[in-house]
Amino acid sequence: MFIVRIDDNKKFIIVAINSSQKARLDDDLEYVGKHLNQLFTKPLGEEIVVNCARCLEEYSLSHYNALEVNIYERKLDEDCQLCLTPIANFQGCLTHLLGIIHKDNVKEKAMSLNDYIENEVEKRVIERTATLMATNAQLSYLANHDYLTGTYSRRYLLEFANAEIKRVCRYGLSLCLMMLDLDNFKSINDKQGHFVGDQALKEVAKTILETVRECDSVGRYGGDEFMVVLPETDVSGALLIAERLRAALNRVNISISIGIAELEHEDIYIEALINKADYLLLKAKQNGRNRIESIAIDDVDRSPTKVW
Ligand SMILES: Nc1nc2c(ncn2[C@@H]2O[C@H](COP(=O)(O)OP(=O)(O)OP(=O)(O)O)[C@@H](O)[C@H]2O)c(=O)[nH]1
Repeated sequence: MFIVRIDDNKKFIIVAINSSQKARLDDDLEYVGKHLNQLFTKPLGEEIVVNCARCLEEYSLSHYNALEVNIYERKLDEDCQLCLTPIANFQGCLTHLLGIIHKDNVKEKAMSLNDYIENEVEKRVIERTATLMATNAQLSYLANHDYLTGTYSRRYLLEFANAEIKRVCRYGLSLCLMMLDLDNFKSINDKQGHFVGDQALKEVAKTILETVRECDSVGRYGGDEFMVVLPETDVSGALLIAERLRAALNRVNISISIGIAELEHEDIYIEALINKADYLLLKAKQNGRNRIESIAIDDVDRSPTKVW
């Protein structure tokens, strides 16, 4: 704030200035006694003085309505506003001007409103992104897993197995595929109902997942048939796992048959290996069920169909 005296020659002389106004200006200069225009840079100072003088000439005191109406308002820069208010003496003569330069906090408010909106938008974007990611994760889980057993879906396991075949072939590693089917499952359904049948499928899935290694992949191939991909495992290793699995399921009165095929040079795609394992599974069923077949495919009397 500052106070300007209007002298007899209609000159505007600064008579008081407060510290915050001084700080805004140049502290070293003594403004008291100086002309109003010195408070501002040129040509702004001159412009303000000319306008004040014109206001004083054009309007009567009653028009200013004493202290309530500013005679002059001006935006000084982007966020500073100048207001000059007339001060009259007891006789009603204008003697002084009260000057107030204040920060235009509309801009600050606008800024904080912008910040608020930006924050809100950012928050919502983050929330939406998180929801979308969760939905995507859920959708891809549903697409890649069997709804009943939680094991991989057939489509996903086939894709994964093909990638695994390429990997083990490149590094000259072994891989076994296990096809596993519940024995006489139809009679469980028929005698005890589908709910009990579903529970049996879940139990089998759980037991397989508990028995195999983390790097092995388990999926429901369809109905009561499961497929297990055992990377970096030869037939003897796969047999150990299969036997452990059969024994574990027997303990809960579930009988299964298993066919195990080992990846051979000509098996470029998983389908070739599935045919071999399926054929061996069929052999296990024919040979009395609740057993494992894993003999080399060349030793059996029927060659599986090759899918290229
Ligand atoms: N509860 C239940 N049953 C299913 C599901 N999917 C398929 N099945 C049943 O599983 C049975 C499969 O029977 P099959 O594989 O043909 O024969 P099986 O009785 O297991 O006899 P073998 O395989 O020869 O030992 C059929 O009765 C199907 O209806 C399922 O999601 N839940």
